[in-house]
Amino acid sequence: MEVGRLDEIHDVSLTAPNMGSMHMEFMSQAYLRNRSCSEIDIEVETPETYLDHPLPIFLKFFDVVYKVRIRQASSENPVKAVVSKVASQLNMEQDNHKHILKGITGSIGPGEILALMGPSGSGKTTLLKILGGRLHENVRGTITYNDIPYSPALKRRIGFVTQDDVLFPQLTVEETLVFSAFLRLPSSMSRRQKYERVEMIIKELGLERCRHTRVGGGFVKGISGGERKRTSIGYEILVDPSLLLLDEPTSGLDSTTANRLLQILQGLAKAGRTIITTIHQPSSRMFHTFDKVLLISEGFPVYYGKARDSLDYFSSLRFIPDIAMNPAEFLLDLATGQVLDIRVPEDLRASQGTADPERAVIKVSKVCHIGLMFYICIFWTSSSLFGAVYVFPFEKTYLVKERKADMYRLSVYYACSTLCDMLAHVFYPCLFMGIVYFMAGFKRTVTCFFMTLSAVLLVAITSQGAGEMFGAAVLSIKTAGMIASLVLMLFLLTGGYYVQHIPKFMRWMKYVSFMYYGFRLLLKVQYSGDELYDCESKGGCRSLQSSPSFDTVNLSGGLEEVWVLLAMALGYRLCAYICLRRRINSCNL
Ligand SMILES: Nc1ncnc2c1ncn2[C@@H]1O[C@H](COP(=O)(O)OP(=O)(O)OP(=O)(O)O)[C@@H](O)[C@H]1O
Repeated sequence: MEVGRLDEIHDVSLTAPNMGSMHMEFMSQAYLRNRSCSEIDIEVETPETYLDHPLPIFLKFFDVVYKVRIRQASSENPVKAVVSKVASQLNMEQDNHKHILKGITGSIGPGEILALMGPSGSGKTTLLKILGGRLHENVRGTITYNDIPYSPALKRRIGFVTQDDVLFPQLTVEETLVFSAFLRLPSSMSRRQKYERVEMIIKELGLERCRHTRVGGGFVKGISGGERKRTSIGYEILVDPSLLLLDEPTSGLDSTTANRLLQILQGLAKAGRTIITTIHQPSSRMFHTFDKVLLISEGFPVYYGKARDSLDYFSSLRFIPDIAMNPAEFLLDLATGQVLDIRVPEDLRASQGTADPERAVIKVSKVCHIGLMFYICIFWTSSSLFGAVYVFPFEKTYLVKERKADMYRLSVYYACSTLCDMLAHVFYPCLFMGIVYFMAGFKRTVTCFFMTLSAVLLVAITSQGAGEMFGAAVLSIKTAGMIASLVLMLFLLTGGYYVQHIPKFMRWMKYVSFMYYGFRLLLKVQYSGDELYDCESKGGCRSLQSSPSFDTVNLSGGLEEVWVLLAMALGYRLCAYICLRRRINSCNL
C-alpha cells in the first residue's frame, strides 16, 4: 500500500476529526504543564520538504559486538557466590562480561525491509536499539548511516516502535495521534494538513473502529493489544521517518492484521524508507515480504542475506526440512537447535550429545588438525612429486650425450642429482613446518615437533623418489606429468580423508600410497589411538568416522609407517635408477 505524500493529501477529501482545535491545545498545554521543559526532547524545526523527500538512509553495520558487565554476587552469601561462579564459568567470559552480540554484520538500504529473527533472548532487541542509536556504551564495531556515524541530528530521521507500547492511557487513539502530529510534524504544515495526516494513518492502520476509545493500560480499561500496537506504529510513522525500527510489531496481531501491517511497512519502504523489524514467527507470506533476513542465535549471526535465498543456503549445508515447513519456522528451529523435523548432516547429529564445552573445543581443534595434516600431506606430496618428475625428461638429451662420451658413471649422476634436489625437498618443508606447526597449535613438545617434521620430510622424500621413478620410466615430459597427476589423484582419493566409501576393487591402493602412510604417521605422532577414537566416536571427524579406506580406530602400535615410507623411498629410487639405466642405454641421439 502506497503511503500518501503531502501533495496527495491535498487532493484527498478527508473529514476533519471532530475534536476541536481548542481541545487539542488544552490537551497539549495540560501535558506540557505536567512535564518540566528539560524533560521534553522534541525537535520541531524541520525543513519544509521533510515529508515529501525523506532522506534516504543506507545503514551499514560491521562486526557489532555488545557486552554487559555482570555484577558478582557478594561473598557474604556463599550459595549465591558459588552459583554465580558456576554461571560465570558456563556463560560468560573470564572478564565477567556477558557477550550479548558477537560480531553482527549487515547492511540495509532505502526501499528494503530487514527482518531480525531469532529465538527469545538471542539479541534482536539489543541490536535494534544499537542501530537506532539508543545504546552506545560497550558497543564495538562500525555502524554508519550513509557512511557517517550516528549523530543526534539523526534522531528525528529515526522512528522506533518499542516492544512495550508507551502511550498515554487517558488519551483516545485519535488524540494520541493528533497529539503526536501537533508536536512532531513540522510547523510549516498547516493544522488541516496535520489532521489529514492523522486521518490517513488511522485508515491505513485500520483504527477507525477504536479511534474514540481510550488507549488504556494499567487500571484503565482500553483498546486491545493489537490496536495498541497499531497506535504505537501510527505514532512513529506519522512523521515519516527515513529509518523505521520496529520491535515485534506483529506480536498480538491476528494474521490478517499482521499481513496488513507488513503491507503498510512495504509501502513505506517502497517510498524510500529503510525498515528494520524484529519478528518472532512470521507466516510464509510475511516472510517473503522481507528483502533481507538476519538470523541470530545467542548473539551469533547464523544467516544474513536475502530471505528468498535462505532455504537454498541451508540446504547447501545439508539442512533440509523433512516436512513442508514455513521457512521462518525452519530458520527458527535451526537457530534454537530444535531439528526434529529437519534433516541435518550426519556428522553434526552425532556430535549433538557433547555437553562438555571444553571437550567440544578440543574436538573441533582435532577435526581442524586432522584436515590440516591431510592438507600438509597433499601439499608436500604434490610439490615433491612434480618437482622430481620432470628432472630426467628435461635432462635426457644432455644425459644421453654425456653418457655416450663416457664423461661420468650413471650411478654418480643419479646420486648427485637426487642429493642436490633433496636439499630443496628438505629445506622448504623445514621452513614450512617451523611456521605452520606453531600457528596451528599442534602439541608443543620438542619430541612431537621433530617427529612431525620427520614425518613430513619422509613424505616429501618418498614423493620425490616416486616422481623420479615416473620420470625415468617414460623420459617424456608430457607423459610423466600425466602419470604423476593420475597417481596423485588416486592417492588423494584413497588417502583416507576425502572419500568414505571407496569401491572394493580400489581399496588395495592405499597400501601403495605414501600419502596414506604419511597421513597415518602424522596422526599417530599427534594423537594416541584413544584420543582419535574419542574424536571419531563423537562424530568429530566426518571422513574418518566410517571410512572403510582408513582404519584410524586402530592407530595403536608402533611407528611402522616410518619403515614403510623409508622402504618406499629407497625402492622408488632403485626402480628409478634401473629404469633410467635401461632407457638411457637404449637411447640414441
Ligand atoms: N543490560 C543487560 N544486562 C544483562 N543482560 C542483558 C542486558 N541487556 C540484554 N541482556 C540479555 O541479552 C539477551 C538478549 O536480549 P534481547 O532483549 O536483545 O533479546 P531478544 O532477542 O530481543 O529477545 P525477545 O525476542 O524475547 O525480545 C537476553 O538474554 C537478555 O537478558
